[in-house]
Amino acid sequence: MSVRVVARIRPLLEKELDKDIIVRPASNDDGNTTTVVKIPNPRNESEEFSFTFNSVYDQPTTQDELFTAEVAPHLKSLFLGLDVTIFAYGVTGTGKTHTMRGGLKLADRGVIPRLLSGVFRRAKKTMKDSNGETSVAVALSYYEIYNDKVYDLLEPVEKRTPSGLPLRAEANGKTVVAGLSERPCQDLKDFEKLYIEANTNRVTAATKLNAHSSRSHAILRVKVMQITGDMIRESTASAIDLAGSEDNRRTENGKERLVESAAINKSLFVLSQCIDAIARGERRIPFRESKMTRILSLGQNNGITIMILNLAPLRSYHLDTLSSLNVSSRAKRIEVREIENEIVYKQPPRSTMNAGSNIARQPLRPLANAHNINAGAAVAAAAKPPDRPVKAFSVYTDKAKPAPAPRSANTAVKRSPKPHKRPSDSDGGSRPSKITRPELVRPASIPRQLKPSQPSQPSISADQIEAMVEKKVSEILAARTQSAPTPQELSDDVKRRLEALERRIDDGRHDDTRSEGLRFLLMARQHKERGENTSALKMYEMALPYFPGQAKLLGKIEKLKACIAAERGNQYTEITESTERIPEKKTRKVDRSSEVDKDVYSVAEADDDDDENYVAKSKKRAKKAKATKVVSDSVIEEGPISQALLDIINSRDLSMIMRLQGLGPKKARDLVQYLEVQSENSDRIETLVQLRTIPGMGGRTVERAYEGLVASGVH
Ligand SMILES: Nc1ncnc2c1ncn2[C@@H]1O[C@H](COP(=O)(O)OP(=O)(O)OP(=O)(O)O)[C@@H](O)[C@H]1O
Repeated sequence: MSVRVVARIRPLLEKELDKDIIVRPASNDDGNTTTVVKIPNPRNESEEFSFTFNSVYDQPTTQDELFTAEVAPHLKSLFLGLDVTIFAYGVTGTGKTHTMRGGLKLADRGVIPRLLSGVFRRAKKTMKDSNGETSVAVALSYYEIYNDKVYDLLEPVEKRTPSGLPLRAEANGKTVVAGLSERPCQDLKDFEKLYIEANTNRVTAATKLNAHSSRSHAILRVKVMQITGDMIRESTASAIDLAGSEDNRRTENGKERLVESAAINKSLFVLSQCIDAIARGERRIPFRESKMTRILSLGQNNGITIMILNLAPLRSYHLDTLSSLNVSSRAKRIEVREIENEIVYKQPPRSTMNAGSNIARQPLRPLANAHNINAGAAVAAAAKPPDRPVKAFSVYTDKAKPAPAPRSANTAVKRSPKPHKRPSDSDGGSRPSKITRPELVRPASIPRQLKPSQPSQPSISADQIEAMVEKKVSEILAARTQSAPTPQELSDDVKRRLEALERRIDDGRHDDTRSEGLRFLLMARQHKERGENTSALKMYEMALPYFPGQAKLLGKIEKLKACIAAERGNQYTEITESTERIPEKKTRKVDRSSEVDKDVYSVAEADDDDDENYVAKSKKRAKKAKATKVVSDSVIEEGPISQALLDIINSRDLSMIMRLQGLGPKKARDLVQYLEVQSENSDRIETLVQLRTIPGMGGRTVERAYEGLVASGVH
């Protein structure tokens, strides 16, 4: 099935006049449905352009009408295991946020709250239809892409790192945000609380065109997990409110806004290039040139994709409207495979996540078995003993549930009596969650985890062990409170190093894989500096696949494990799982809590320079690879030939640009289109360096164009 593209024309706002309306809906040929948008040719108003979409919604369309027609029908598919993506696209001020988020009044609620409402209603129905055999858990993540950096909107702003969260391609082809938090969401009230809080974190700044303009792309992911016995059917609905493109000459943006605007315009330009490339059936789609396009993965992701093109009906938007009509009408040609997600089997969370990490997910950990993944806290919360159904959605549960009847034959998922069960699965009780994790192992759980060899101390009762553990825990906590460094206490030296590391990551942006690894190292370092050793360990482990076998990194991981074990005290070291076993020589017996902390911090400080060492090594390798390029770049000089080249580029004359060596019609067209869209800061490209930063105009292209001019005798 193709991407479904629908257009929505917003009503006039205060001070906007009827006489300025130039965008109108029209019926298709048979006159039955409205599928066409008409707009005059800006060069010759007597002529009209027509753009055909799957559906067109005119000014009076209500939020309810749009949702019922375009989104509600896909809820069923979502529960059948298909991913659903809905995104709003359009110029700033055309109604994207209104469509996706909407207003506070019931009738004004947009696609997102209505989607959640529909999900919870359907979840309730699914549970009811299966007589309680199937439970449904919903989890949310919400993030924004601001200036091409990804920030978690469910985390406080203070937790952000300047470089944002890295992206990572998973084995199933999906692109995920590494380290993104995920919150279980029980009902609509829960959702509203999370959503309102998160939206206050969203970067919104007023522009002249639109007083509440969104300056970032916002992505809400609603994960739906249907759990029947050991089987989990997982699917995701993504609702995306893209930032709007804008002409900075019209908005009179200040410097900071211009940078934002350039980032927004660039990502939207890359999106339009991706759409073009897919529509033309090209092999190379430039997804990787912006984070937004990587995440959206238009035409790469399976499931159902709906693009809502928001339009303002006014003359003042004429050229912008034409441009977005052009892009979106081509998006209709993108094919999306309607493939359901595979069913997965539950397995207990890894014990490494059990000790107080505040990292909700660990996306870099390679899956031991593609069919056996841990589906997170929401699953743990929903994985209830069969005889005690949990009330998952209180908002809709108005009556007491009848006792669950035997499994009905119409349950969608197949279930063998005890398929692939692990010993630890069998208790059916609530498991430690990957998401909201207690800071310390609960004392009561310690005796249960002791190894069978422990009975060598039969004289100690369970109560005594519990008391000892409790005492130890409070001693460690007290000592940590006194000595743990706070983020404010970071020394200038450490800050300087962190900044240097960040700069190196940015330098490495041409090698995405490496810079993702470096980002994990940076995050690890930041966590470590804050004394959050478990989180730091997680991050180092996530960095490992990018630096396989790196001795220093492995050593650092081992050291941190030893620190964490020491923090938890002797008993904890004894019960560490075999996969995590700390080498004998590093397992120290610690008698007094004050010494525990001393150990922790002396180890943490001892390896301060390590990150920089392997960053340096990786950089050396990258430098070597780039050596040839640097040599050839140096041939180009800023001078009369460069000036001639820049004059041709700045002329925006397609026929001249096309004649440049190495460009050709497609590159030339993309370049001119880019220059038209990107006419902020200045109308001219002033230097070759600036020219090289334009998407599609890498160093080699510029070099060839330059060489062409040299060969043709330009001086
Ligand atoms: N269908 C509609 N009905 C009523 N008002 C609308 C409608 N669509 C948009 N508006 C109003 O138009 C203004 C701009 O809308 P909105 O902020 O949603 O635009 P946007 O495309 O998200 O802009 P930006 O990209 O700058 O965030 C708002 O005041 C909004 O309330």
